[in-house]
Amino acid sequence: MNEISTVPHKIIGVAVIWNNQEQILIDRRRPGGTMGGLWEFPGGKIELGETIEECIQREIYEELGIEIKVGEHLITIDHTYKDLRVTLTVHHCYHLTGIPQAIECDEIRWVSLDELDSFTFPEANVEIIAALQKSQNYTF
Ligand SMILES: Nc1nc2c([nH]c(=O)n2[C@H]2C[C@H](O)[C@@H](COP(=O)(O)OP(=O)(O)OP(=O)(O)O)O2)c(=O)[nH]1
Ligand SMILES: [Mg+2]
Repeated sequence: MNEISTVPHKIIGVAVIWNNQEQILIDRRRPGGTMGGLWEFPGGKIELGETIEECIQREIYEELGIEIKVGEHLITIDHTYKDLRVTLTVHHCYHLTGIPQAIECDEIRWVSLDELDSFTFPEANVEIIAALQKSQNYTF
């Protein structure tokens, strides 16, 4: 076949949210759906007219009910799964107010950088986690 194959492409803003105990917030995707049951960094699709920073702030409020400060860009990953392409733009973020609630996911946890290795993430996250572990002493 010489047809150009196209898969849906999602542009996603992703947050690595730090608290004051050097922990990061991760959430478990709901079972059943795309990548169901896997852990991820919270985030979601950019809307028309929005910057990535605005997208991240909005998604985090919608998904977890908390206010964050969006900080430095960490990494952008372009990854193609079997029938989905994602561009994940990841920023360091800082937890400001509110207790995170599992509004759109199955479960949430605060974990240390070292603990990240014991959770199963989607394939595209391998590079994000490597970048994070290299950037160790991030300070706001
Ligand atoms: N939020 C987030 N998404 C990730 C990560 N790693 C990764 O591959 N993804 C993928 C999974 C999803 O296909 C996509 C995020 O899109 P989404 O959360 O807005 O959409 P969704 O799959 O829940 O589905 P829908 O809203 O379209 O119904 O990016 C990650 O660390 N965080
Ligand atoms: Mg999402």
